[in-house]
Amino acid sequence: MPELISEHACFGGVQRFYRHDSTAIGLPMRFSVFLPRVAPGALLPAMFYLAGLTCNEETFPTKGGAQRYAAREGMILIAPDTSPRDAGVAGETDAWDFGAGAGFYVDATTEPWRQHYRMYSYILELHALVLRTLPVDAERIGIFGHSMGGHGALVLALRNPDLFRSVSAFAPIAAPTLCPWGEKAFAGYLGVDPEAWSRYDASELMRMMQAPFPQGILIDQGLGDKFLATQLRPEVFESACALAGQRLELRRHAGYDHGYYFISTFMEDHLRFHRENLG
Ligand SMILES: N[C@@H](CCC(=O)N[C@@H](CSC=O)C(=O)NCC(=O)O)C(=O)O
Repeated sequence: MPELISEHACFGGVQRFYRHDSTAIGLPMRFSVFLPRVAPGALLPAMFYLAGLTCNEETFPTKGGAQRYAAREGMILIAPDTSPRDAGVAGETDAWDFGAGAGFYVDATTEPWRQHYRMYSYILELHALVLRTLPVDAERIGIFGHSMGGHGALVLALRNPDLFRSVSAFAPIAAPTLCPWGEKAFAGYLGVDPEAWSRYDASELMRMMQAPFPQGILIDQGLGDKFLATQLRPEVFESACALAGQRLELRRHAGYDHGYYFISTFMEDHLRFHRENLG
């Protein structure tokens, strides 16, 4: 059972922070949950939010601005940390784009990362955990995220459409095998195997599929985002969706940068998108 670290009244519900011993990671992990007011016995739709580089389980509840809408619509919000912490790997806090705070939602296969850096499996473990411990409707779970977390959300959803029925992203790293952040992370966590890289690249996965999300995928991207051309590459994912016949709404917004002012501006649109998809 997860241990409740703190609980705060929020829009008629509660914002909670939990710690638990993760089997996938082999270490304690933290995650946050927004739980709206819920009638006894009722099961609610739930959203997983995966955050980006340098973030943790607090980033989304403190900066995302999602709770007001989630409270109104009766949606549970779950936000995990972005990597193991204090895993005892030499150099794990040396860089902000690799190691701690930068798990990239992959299961590492290389030494010394492979024992604990297993964020792909961790998200699946957390999915099962919240079904056991919170009033979540298993048929109505969606996933979204930002930047590294947008990449994670797309990959988790494309590989597990039975678990995550709806997917969207803010400024995702949309083609990680073609950008410096992804190249660094995948080389470090996965080694030189191109097959392994492809399994964690949303654009590569989409090219091999036939419209896995008929209700569509929503992506918002700021045009004032300094990472857009070099790291994010949404146009690669857009082409892959066209090839796969996947409906994609890729909205490009003049003036918005990569940060949480951008994300919170469009947060309600994403929650509404998922609410409508999940029913
Ligand atoms: N330190 C970096 C900037 C790090 C950064 O922008 N992190 C983003 C996610 S980037 C991709 O995953 C983020 O969400 N930061 C948290 C925030 O509150 O904005 C640099 O020096 O550029």
